[in-house]
Amino acid sequence: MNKVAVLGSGSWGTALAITLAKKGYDTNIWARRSSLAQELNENKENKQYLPGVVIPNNIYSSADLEKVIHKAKYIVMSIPTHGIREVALQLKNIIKPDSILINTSKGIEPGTLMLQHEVIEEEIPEMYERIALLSGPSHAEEVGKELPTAVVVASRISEVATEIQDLFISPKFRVYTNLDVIGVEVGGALKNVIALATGIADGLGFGDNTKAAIITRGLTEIARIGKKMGANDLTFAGLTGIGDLVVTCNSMHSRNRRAGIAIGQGKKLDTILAEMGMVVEGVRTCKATMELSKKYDVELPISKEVYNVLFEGVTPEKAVVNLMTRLKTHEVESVF
Ligand SMILES: NC(=O)c1ccc[n+]([C@@H]2O[C@H](COP(=O)([O-])OP(=O)(O)OC[C@H]3O[C@@H](n4cnc5c(N)ncnc54)[C@H](O)[C@@H]3O)[C@@H](O)[C@H]2O)c1
Ligand SMILES: O=P(O)(O)OC[C@H](O)CO
Repeated sequence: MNKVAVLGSGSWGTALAITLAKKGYDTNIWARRSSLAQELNENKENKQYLPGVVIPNNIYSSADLEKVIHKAKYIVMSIPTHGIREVALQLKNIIKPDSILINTSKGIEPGTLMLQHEVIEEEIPEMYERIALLSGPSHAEEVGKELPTAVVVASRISEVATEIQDLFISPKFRVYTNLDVIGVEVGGALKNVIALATGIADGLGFGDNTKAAIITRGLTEIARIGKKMGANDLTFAGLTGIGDLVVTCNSMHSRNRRAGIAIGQGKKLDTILAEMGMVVEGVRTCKATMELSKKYDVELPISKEVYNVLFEGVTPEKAVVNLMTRLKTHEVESVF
């Protein structure tokens, strides 16, 4: 059986490593801190990032990247977006040409406005045809408990998508394939900004009507910009579009939603991020989303108000007024 390496020992890397190990794959986890690697090996639990889930015996963790990927046919990247380029650079000279890289992070690089697969391709061009993405509505806490979950594997190369579908699929973890790598990544990244918005609404004490409005109009925004970026509209009606939007905007597992709730309740962003101790991808991606909005000349009103609240000192209350008093308009566009 092929070996697997999972890079990133946070909640998602740990949950995916456990999923693969339970399928029988010997799995190595790369942790940046050797103290965390040691803890996973000795305690068989990731207390900080995925408490309460037992790490099987066929998982080994190390802070030595070369050792972790040695003999691994599949390399799963579960690193926060801001670390992907740096880790891809480290992989460049040690990765084996027949391996497949599976990125699982959700975000857009501010400045370059690149999607994660584009960042990886730029740093390791020889991997162009051997990159896949895994995305969809999937909280680590629930995957760790083997609650039924459905996700999508995307790759430009159909055979690669099918191979990675086979790698992950199980009766508890259903995997679909999709060739639309742009749509899958845009949906996964931008839903975090909309989840911040629904969190803010919850923190302000609003109700289910508000949430339904933000999710629905948020999906329109995601599809609008995604289409300009080259995505297939129909991807946004799938698991990595509406599916991930629904779970992230509703679940108390979501760090983005929880951060939004705290903002709506009047807490400061810096304090929230410091207390969270885990990545809140929507904060950085919100900046990138505003840059994308300008680049493609596309209106993204909800994302813009989230940006204004996070970075421009606009109060959540004023952001709501701004959204609710925009010029009246038609609902239906030709995005679907
Ligand atoms: N947690 C989930 O349920 C979930 C589900 C699907 C996708 N994701 C995505 O997976 C990615 C990772 O999220 P997570 O939930 O595991 O995060 P996390 O905050 O739980 O853990 C992040 C891990 O990455 C490490 N790290 C931080 N900066 C790094 C860097 N520059 N280089 C290397 N390692 C670094 C941290 O030390 C930590 O071990 C994110 O893009 C997230 O959106 C998360
Ligand atoms: O906890 P969040 O908000 O980063 O969301 C985690 C996953 O992306 C949900 O699918």
